[in-house]
Amino acid sequence: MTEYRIVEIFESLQGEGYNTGMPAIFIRFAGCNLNCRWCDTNFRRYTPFTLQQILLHIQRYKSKNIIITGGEPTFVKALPLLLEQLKIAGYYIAIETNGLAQVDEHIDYIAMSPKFCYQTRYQEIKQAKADEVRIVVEDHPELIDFCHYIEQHIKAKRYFVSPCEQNGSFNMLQTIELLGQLNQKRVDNKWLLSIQTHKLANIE
Ligand SMILES: C[S@@+](CC[C@H](N)C(=O)[O-])C[C@H]1O[C@@H](n2cnc3c(N)ncnc32)[C@H](O)[C@@H]1O
Ligand SMILES: Nc1nc2[nH]cc(C(=O)O)c2c(=O)[nH]1
Ligand code: SF4
Ligand SMILES: [Mg+2]
Repeated sequence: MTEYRIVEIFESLQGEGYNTGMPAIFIRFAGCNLNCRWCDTNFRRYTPFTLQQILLHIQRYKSKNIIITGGEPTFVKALPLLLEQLKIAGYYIAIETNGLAQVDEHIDYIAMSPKFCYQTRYQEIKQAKADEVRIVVEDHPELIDFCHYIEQHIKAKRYFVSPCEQNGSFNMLQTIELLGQLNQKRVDNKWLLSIQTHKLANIE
């Protein structure tokens, strides 16, 4: 029987990006193809779940929105099987991904967070379209070039920069400065700010 490696399943509000405030059930899968130095998630520990156990477990929550995350959920082999069942059960499905693999067609909303720290790999991004892109603000003079590269290569409705949180602090000044540079001499307001509001609100 297919085993899903689940870090945690919980109900909260989407804390980031355009859908901030949306009630959702988070399904967090173990494992990742990257290892971002500042990653806020322990994706190595997990509990095995069957498909039926996941479906049963999420029934306890009120929300009909699901956020599939991880780790890197696009690398979960049996994900299509689960997504199919979630769709049959009537859930709206969003995903959080780094974009290195293509996202399944059952997904309703794609939040992609391509990673500058893996400079050698960002040309390998396989998912060329997203509903939103969120770039974490890393301390590097070429980050702005990366943002421009992503804007040119990934077609998205919205582009966000997101301060990097480390030990409870966000690099806000750096983020605001980058935003200013990205939007300089433009009237389309292409680049917006996303803060991890769940951390500010002290919720999951
Ligand atoms: C833990 S990741 C999981 C999904 C996927 N692997 C990804 O990176 O998009 C979920 C989101 O949290 C962001 N994130 C992780 N650690 C962070 C940190 N320390 N500060 C700001 N955002 C962070 C990621 O960039 C991504 O948008
Ligand atoms: N509230 C809340 N919103 C989130 N949006 C994306 C998250 C993630 O870790 O993927 C996340 C998370 O961990 N908590
Ligand atoms: S890709 Fe996502 S889950 Fe993986 S290490 Fe980076 S932030 Fe963490
Ligand atoms: Mg998180």
